[in-house]
Amino acid sequence: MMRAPGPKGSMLWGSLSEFKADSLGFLADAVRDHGDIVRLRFGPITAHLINRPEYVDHVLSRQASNYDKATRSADRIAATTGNSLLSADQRAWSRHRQLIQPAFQPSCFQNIGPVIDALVDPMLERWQQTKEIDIVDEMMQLVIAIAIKILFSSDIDPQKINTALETLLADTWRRIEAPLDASMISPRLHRPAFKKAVGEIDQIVFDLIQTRRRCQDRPDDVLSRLLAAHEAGGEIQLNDKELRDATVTLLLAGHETTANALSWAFIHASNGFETAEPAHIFAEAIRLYPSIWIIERRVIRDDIIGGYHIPRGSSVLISPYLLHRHTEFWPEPNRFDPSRFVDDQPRLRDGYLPFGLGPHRCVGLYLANKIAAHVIERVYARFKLKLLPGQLIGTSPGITLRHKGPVQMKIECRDNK
Ligand code: HEM
Repeated sequence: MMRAPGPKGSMLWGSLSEFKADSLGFLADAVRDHGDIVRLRFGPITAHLINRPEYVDHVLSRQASNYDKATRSADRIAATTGNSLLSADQRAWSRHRQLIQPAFQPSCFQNIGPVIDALVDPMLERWQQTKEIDIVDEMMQLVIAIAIKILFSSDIDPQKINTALETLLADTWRRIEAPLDASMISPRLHRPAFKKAVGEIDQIVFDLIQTRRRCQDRPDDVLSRLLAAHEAGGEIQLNDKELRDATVTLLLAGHETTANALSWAFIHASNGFETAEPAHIFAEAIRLYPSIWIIERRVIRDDIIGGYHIPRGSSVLISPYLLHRHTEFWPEPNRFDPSRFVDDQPRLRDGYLPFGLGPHRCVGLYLANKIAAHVIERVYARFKLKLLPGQLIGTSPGITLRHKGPVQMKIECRDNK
């Protein structure tokens, strides 16, 4: 069987240091130099980067049972989320998915407009009093506040959760990139900042769960829906630890992804696209900057993709970031243009995959789109935003596709025009 082409890398670590130095640049060079299926080596791990819709469909959907999530990254994420939807444990995943999916049906979020407004409006009032904002920070603060309301109907200080989540995500990415991770030997070897952040999140979330269990008149939110599903038939199916894992997973998976995507949307749409349909602005932002820029699977049994051998035990990497800029599917792929989405909604066959595919497709897809379109509409109804000149706008890929540092934007009231 043929071996896919790929960069040689160093004897010991393969391409690990190039990947760490510039992940997106390295992967883009790999497909440019070797084609749409590239064999890579990161230390002891062999991985195939696949960059065509039909290959992606094969791995994530048609042959999904041959590709699981028992990967290094899932192991490291589990230190924060336990055994829930992002976990490698198939049994735990399936139980959680059955439970969580119904709590994320579009009908559950029909009336969240006023919930979002109650948080967006004070932000816009504050903007009215200022000339400049850091859009990245603003969106982080806003989306965590929205997430806390939608998940828990709670008034806890969003800043407290935000800071802890940032520490958890940064530490997890550091451990994913590191060749060796001492905390996989014993959880006691985690860094103190990580342990402290987990402790803070635990305290908040366990508190919320226990209070809610005792509550007679439960508000209409995700936590209540999860509890109702557990308690159906009078039998509680998930204990507090499992519920904690489910809610922390949702916070982790939903917060930074949506916040970063929104800031990318404002950064680019403010260049003359403010009047485009908010849903199209957001769709184009997550084409150019898909929050989950890389998806990993482990190969269970030997396979063949594109005529190349994919050995069992190796990894497969899919990068929505690369696929969304594939010249065969996207004319002028690096240009921001929401009108690409005016007609039919592109799908995987058109090279579009921001929310994944198959059994692990994003549960928060509808919610993320709804929040984002609503926020974009409210902001542009009152303000024009302009990027302050002289800033270097770059990507900083971690667990999500972040910005390199703050991004300052100038605020202009529409009323004053
Ligand atoms: C712009 C925003 C978002 C993007 C781009 C995004 C993207 C994705 C992608 C690509 C996956 C699939 C990962 C894989 O196959 O390994 C995924 C999974 C997931 N997403 Fe999202 N997501 C977003 C927002 C949200 C929100 C708001 C929530 C919930 C509050 C959420 C919860 C999840 C969960 C729990 C999973 C794991 C599903 C599973 O493995 O069964 N996401 N997301």
